Amino acid sequence: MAIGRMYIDGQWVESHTGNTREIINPFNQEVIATVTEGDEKDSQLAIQAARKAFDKGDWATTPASERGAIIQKVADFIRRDKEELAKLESLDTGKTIIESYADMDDIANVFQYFAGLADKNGGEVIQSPIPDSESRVVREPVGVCGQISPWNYPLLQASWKLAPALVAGNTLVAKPSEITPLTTIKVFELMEEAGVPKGVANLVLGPGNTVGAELSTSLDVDLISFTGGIETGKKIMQAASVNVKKVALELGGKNPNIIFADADFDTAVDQALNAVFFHAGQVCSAGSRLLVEESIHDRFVEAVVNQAKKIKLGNGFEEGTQSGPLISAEHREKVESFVQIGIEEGAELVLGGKRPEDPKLQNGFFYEPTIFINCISDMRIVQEEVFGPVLTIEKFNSAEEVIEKANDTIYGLAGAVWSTDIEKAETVASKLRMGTVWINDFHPYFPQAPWGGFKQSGFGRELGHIGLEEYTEVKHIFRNKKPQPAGWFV
Ligand SMILES: NC(=O)c1ccc[n+]([C@@H]2O[C@H](COP(=O)([O-])OP(=O)(O)OC[C@H]3O[C@@H](n4cnc5c(N)ncnc54)[C@H](O)[C@@H]3O)[C@@H](O)[C@H]2O)c1
Ligand SMILES: C[N+](C)(C)CC=O
Repeated sequence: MAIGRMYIDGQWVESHTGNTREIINPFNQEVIATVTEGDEKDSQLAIQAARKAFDKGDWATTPASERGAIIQKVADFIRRDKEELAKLESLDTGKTIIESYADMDDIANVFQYFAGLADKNGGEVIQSPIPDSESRVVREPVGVCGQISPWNYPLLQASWKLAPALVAGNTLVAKPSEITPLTTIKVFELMEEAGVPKGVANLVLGPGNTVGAELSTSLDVDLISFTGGIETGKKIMQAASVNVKKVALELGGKNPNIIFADADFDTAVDQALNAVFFHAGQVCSAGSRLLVEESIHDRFVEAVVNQAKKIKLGNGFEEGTQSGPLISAEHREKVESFVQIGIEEGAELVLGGKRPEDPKLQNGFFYEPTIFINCISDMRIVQEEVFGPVLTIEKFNSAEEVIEKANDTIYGLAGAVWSTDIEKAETVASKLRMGTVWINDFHPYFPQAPWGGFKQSGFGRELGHIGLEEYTEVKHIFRNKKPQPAGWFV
């Protein structure tokens, strides 16, 4: 089996130590690949390559339309190699192959969207108040970007960073999660094939506390974009202060899903399941906190529990599988410890709360869909991100009450409101302190709309034209057409 390598300064290389890591399929714990394992020194080499390419290379001054054309090729190659990429993603994460196909479509669309935006920002001429002068605002690349991504949507989250950084003329060093690097390695091959110049896009592999930490502490990195957990985000923000680098943080969520009594009942039940149990709940925007109006609460809970009992766990490559395993043994233990906390806090466990007994699932990191009722807002199981298939359910009696409850969280990533009274739904949506609010839906995201959090879910935005602007510096150029002495010091 060939070793997955890093891509530094246009070369596929192994780490300077020669260390490697085995990549495991979470469905059956089989080794699916071996990759090189870097450390700080490998990160430094990649940063130096990106620094040199930015300071001495042509990428930043290449016409934006040419950069866009290269990124469009990456989109085309992702579509061409979709099957291989999707298979790798499912092997690496355990997610169903249907989800991976959808992810690859989304990823190709992301590269295509930013390719199309590449040459659309021609700057702005502003009305100067000073006679005989010209005032222009232009956008320039930030410089060297460090990009750190998580394991739950490995290539999707990386693509939200790679595509805008490159079309804006930056150089970069990307670090995927050490446990799910395979599709990112493959996309670096596609970027090489598309003609991204040597040194512009670099890939390092290895753990966060060495390879990743070097990206946030290096004086040669100008921007760090991070997607991952809140505690890691705090460390990165602190480390980034060494050279006041620009920081973008896409962190976790504990996302309220609000069901009013006048919602379309069956659709809201179906979508409540999708909101929380999709990808075994390992979604930053999972609707893991369900708030149901009291008058329909008992009927709604009964319907959700009955449907959740039928969720088919299994091999993501088998037809009919609706959900795969959790990512690792360690992560499953974390989910189990949260369920224990919920029980100790007095939440009532009405479904799951254990590993499945099916003999076919014993080698995977599976956990049953789990539901708690009689939850109250200040329980840890309601407040903290479990990142697994665990739903908490609370009751409410008025729009005011549910707005207060939904906002009573340190997070602010996403939320949803279900009601046929659109005025009421819009009022609630306008009061929720979250980066994305869905009305009568859950989960949609697409390249045209920005994504990001309020409060401790982070700051900065990915996707949309704002997602491109994050990778630019704004410069004002003022030109005096008739220079005169100032006459101040005569
Ligand atoms: N807001 C979003 O859009 C979004 C999207 C996906 C995932 N997430 C969040 O990601 C989390 C799950 O991902 P995870 O478990 O991989 O997160 P994590 O924070 O453990 O790791 C994320 C990445 O950071 C690296 N890392 C770890 N320690 C580091 C350090 N000290 N310095 C630099 N890098 C370091 C890891 O190696 C990995 O590549 C959840 O909280 C989820 O909500 C958020
Ligand atoms: C941002 N999203 C929803 C694609 C993945 C979050 O984990």
